[in-house]
Amino acid sequence: MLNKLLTLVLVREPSRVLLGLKKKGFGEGKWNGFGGKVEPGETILEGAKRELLEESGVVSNSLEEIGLLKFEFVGDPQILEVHVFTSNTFEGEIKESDGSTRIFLHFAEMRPQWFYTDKIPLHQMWADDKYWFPMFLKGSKFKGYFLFEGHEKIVKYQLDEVEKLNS
Ligand SMILES: Nc1nc2c([nH]c(=O)n2[C@H]2C[C@H](O)[C@@H](COP(=O)(O)OP(=O)(O)OP(=O)(O)O)O2)c(=O)[nH]1
Repeated sequence: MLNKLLTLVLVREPSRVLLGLKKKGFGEGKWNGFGGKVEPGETILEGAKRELLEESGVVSNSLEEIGLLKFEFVGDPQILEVHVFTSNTFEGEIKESDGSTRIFLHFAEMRPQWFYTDKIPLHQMWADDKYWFPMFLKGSKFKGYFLFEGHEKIVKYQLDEVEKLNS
């Protein structure tokens, strides 16, 4: 079976990272970067750019691929392959939750918010994030594999900092 291709985009400033609260679907209730499935006919980079725009309202022309994470769930043969990107520039306005956008945000899939790098809400994120987020924050590239039992428990994992992502 082919891996299912997904993207994840982490927009950052020197001391802050933009995350969104996933309001429905896979990963509901968790803070995460922006991303989703790569659609037929688009490249992984195009998929990352599209999902970033759809979920946060901003365009980035400087996405850099920094991580490759593979996930397996006990009892499910499908491997998820998440391509992680970062960007330190963007154009457009973030759909943040202020009064004027409250009605729109009620229907949106993600609610974007900036987090200081020393206040990342890891307890409300996917369990693997606490392992690789520090690598991302210090500017390293990484490759990992995580075996989950359910959506909260990691039963096995491997994670390496790498010089290059030759995926
Ligand atoms: N930080 C983090 N992100 C993850 C993990 N696993 C995982 O799929 N993701 C990301 C990759 C994608 O950005 C997102 C899952 O994509 P999705 O299923 O919501 O895709 P989508 O928006 O196209 O789907 P849909 O709900 O519209 O059908 O979650 C994980 O363990 N940690």
